[in-house]
Amino acid sequence: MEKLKSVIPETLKLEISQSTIDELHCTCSSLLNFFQNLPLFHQMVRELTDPEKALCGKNKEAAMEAKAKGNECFSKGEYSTALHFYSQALRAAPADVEDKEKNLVAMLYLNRASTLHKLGFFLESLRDCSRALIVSPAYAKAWFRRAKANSSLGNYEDAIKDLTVSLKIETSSSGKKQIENELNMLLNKSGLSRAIEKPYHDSSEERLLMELKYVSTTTKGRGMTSFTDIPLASLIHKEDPYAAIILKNCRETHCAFCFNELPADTVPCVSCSIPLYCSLNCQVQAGGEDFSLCKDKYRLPQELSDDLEQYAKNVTSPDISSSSIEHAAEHKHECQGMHWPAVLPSDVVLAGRILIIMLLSRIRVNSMAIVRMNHPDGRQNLDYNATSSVEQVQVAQAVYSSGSLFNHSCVPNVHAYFLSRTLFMRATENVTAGSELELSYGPQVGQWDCSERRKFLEERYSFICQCSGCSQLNFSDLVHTGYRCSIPNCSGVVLESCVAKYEKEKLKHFKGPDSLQQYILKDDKIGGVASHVFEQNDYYRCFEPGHCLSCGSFRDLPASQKTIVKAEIRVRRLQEAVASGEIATDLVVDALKSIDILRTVLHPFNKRIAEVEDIIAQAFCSIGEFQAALKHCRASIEILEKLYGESHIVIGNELIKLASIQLSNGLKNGADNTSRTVAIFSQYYGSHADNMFPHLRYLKS
Ligand SMILES: C[S@@+](CC[C@H](N)C(=O)[O-])C[C@H]1O[C@@H](n2cnc3c(N)ncnc32)[C@H](O)[C@@H]1O
Repeated sequence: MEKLKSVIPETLKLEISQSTIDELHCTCSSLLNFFQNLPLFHQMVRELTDPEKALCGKNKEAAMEAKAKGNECFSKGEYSTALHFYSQALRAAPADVEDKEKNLVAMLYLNRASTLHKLGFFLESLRDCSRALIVSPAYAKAWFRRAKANSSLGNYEDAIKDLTVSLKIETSSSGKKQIENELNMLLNKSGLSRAIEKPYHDSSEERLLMELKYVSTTTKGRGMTSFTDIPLASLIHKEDPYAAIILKNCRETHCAFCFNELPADTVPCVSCSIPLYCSLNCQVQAGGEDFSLCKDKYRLPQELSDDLEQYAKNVTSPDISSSSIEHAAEHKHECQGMHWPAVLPSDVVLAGRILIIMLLSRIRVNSMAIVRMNHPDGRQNLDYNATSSVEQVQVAQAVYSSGSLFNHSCVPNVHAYFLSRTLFMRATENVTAGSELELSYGPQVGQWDCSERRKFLEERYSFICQCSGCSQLNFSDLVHTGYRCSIPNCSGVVLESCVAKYEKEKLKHFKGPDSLQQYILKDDKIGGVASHVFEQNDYYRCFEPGHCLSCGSFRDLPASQKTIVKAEIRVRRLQEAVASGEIATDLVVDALKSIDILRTVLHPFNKRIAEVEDIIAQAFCSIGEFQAALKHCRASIEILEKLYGESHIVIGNELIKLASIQLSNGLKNGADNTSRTVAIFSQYYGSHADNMFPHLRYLKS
C-alpha cells in the first residue's frame, strides 16, 4: 500500500487533499484513471485476489469437517460446542453443493436449528428452519423442525401448518408416522398462537421539521445552522451512511450490515466466509448473493391447498425490506469469491468503498464512529455494578455526507446517536435560528480539562479546537483539576501551571476589564471561584499558577501533590477490591480517610473527588450498606452537575445509578428522580430512549 501511495504524483495528492466532499466523484475519477494506467496497481490487485492466496473463499471440505465435528458434539449433548461448529460450517459452505442429496447449506441450518432448540433458543431455531426452507423449500425435516420451534414458542396454528406441509412432502412411512404423531399431539393442545418478536425497527416515524443549511464560519470552515428556531430535544437530522464498515475486532460479535450485536443464529455471506449478519435481511441488503440460484432444484409439491401453498410461499421467500437495498449493496463488489476486507485494513476498505484510497486522512476527519452500548457482563438489570459498567464501544466507521458538515464543540448543542446504521441528531438545548449546530467529536467540557481536549482533537482529527468551550472561560475548566484555596473560607480555585496556561490563553479574547465584568454577570459561578481576576486591571497577570484566583493567596502545589499521591494509594486499593468483588471493611475506612484528605487539598468541585465518591458508593453497595452508598453517590452527582450542567446525559446515567441503589435498599425510587432521569434521556434520545436503554424501561416500570 505504501509503495502504491508513493507513486501518486504530488499534484494529484494536492488536488485530493484540498478537495471537499462535494468534489468526491471528481477526485475519485482522477485517482482511478491514474491507477488504471499503473502496472503496479494491477499487480497488487492480482496478488490480493489470487484464489490460491485468498483465505476467504468458500470451501466444501472445511464445511464438511466442521459439520462432522458439530454432529459429534450434538450426539454427546455438547450443544454449545455443536453450535459453534455448525456456524463455522455454514460460513465455509458453498451455496450450491449437496451432501446426501440435500443442499449442504440447508442441512447445516437445520442441524443448527436443532441445536438452538436444545439450548432453549426457540426463536433463533425457528429462524434457522426458515432459512433452511428458503434454500430448500421441499425439505420435509426442516418443516418438521420448524413446527417444533413454533410449538415451543406457542405458535400452534403455524406449527400445525408446518407439520401439514411436512407430511405432504415426506416420502418414508416411518417419517410420515412421526409427523402424524406430532400433529395429533399438537391438535390436542389448546392455546392461541403468539406473535413472533421482531428485531427493532424504527416505527416512531418522528418527522424532521426544520430545514438546515450550511454556512461559512470564521474559524471552522463550513458549519451547520437552521433557518428556524429549534426547540430542545427535536430531531434535527437523520441520515443513512454513504459508506460504512464494521471494525475488524467486531466481525465475530456484531452484524456486518446493521452493526447490532449478533444473535446465536448468525447468517454468513452466501459467497464468501468473512462477514456475519444478524438476519437474511441484513445479508441481502449488504449486497451478497441470495439463494435463488439453487432454489429451483427443491420445489414444493403441487398438491398443497391454496392457503397452505400461500403459507409455504411466505415462509420460503425471504422477507427483505427494500428500504436501503439500492443505496447500500456495499459488500457485493468486494465479494466475488475474494474478500478484500479480509486482507486490507478497515480504513482502506472504507476508502475503497467510496473509491478513494488516497483520501484516508480526510476520511478519518470526516467519518464517524458508530457506537453501541456494551453491557460487559450481559446483564441488563438495574443494579449498581451493572449500571456502572455500561460503556459505549465503537463497532463501525462510516461516512455520512451531510452529517460530516457538523462541526465539533466541547459544549455541543446537538447529540448524535445511531440506530442500526442510521445516524440521528437531536438538539440538546433550545437553539435560535442562525446559531451554529455543533456536536461533540468525543471530548466535552466536564469530561476533560481544556488541555486534554485540545490534545485529543489535535492528535485524532488534526485541528486546534476553536469552540466556545476552548476559547471562553468556563466554570468547569477552572475547577475540573483545581486546588482549593489555603484560606479556609475562601471558595476560590488555585490552578497548576499547565491548566493556567490554557485558561490564560482564553483571556486573550477579552477586550478589557469591562468585557470581563459582563462575562461574570453571565456566569456568576466563575466569579465565585475567580473574582480576584475580574477585579484587577491587569487580570492577565493575576492568572498565576499556585495563587488563588479569588483572593490571591498562595498554595504550595508540590506539597499538595505529595499529599494527594499518598491519599490516592488507599483509594486505588479500594478500587481494586471493588473490581475483584472482595471488599474488606478497613479498605472502605481507609478510603473515607483519603477522601477527607483530598477535600483539604482539592477544590470542592474537582472531578477527582466525584470519582472517589463514586468508588466509595460502589464499595458500600457491594457490602450492602445502601444508605452510606446513597450519600456518596449523591455527593458525586452534586459535583458532576457543576461540571457538566444539570441536564447533561452524564447526569442521566448517574441518576440511574442512584435509582439502582434506592431499589437495592428497598426504597421506592423518588418520583422526582425518575421523572428527571426520563426527561434527560428524552432530551438526548427522544422516542428512541426506551429502546436504547433497557435500564430506563425498568426504572419507569
Ligand atoms: C467533519 S468536518 C466539519 C465540516 C468542515 N468545517 C467543512 O468545512 O467541511 C471537520 C473539520 O472541520 C473543522 N472543525 C470542526 N470543528 C472544529 C472546531 N471546533 N474548531 C476548529 N475546527 C473545527 C476542522 O477543520 C475539522 O477537520
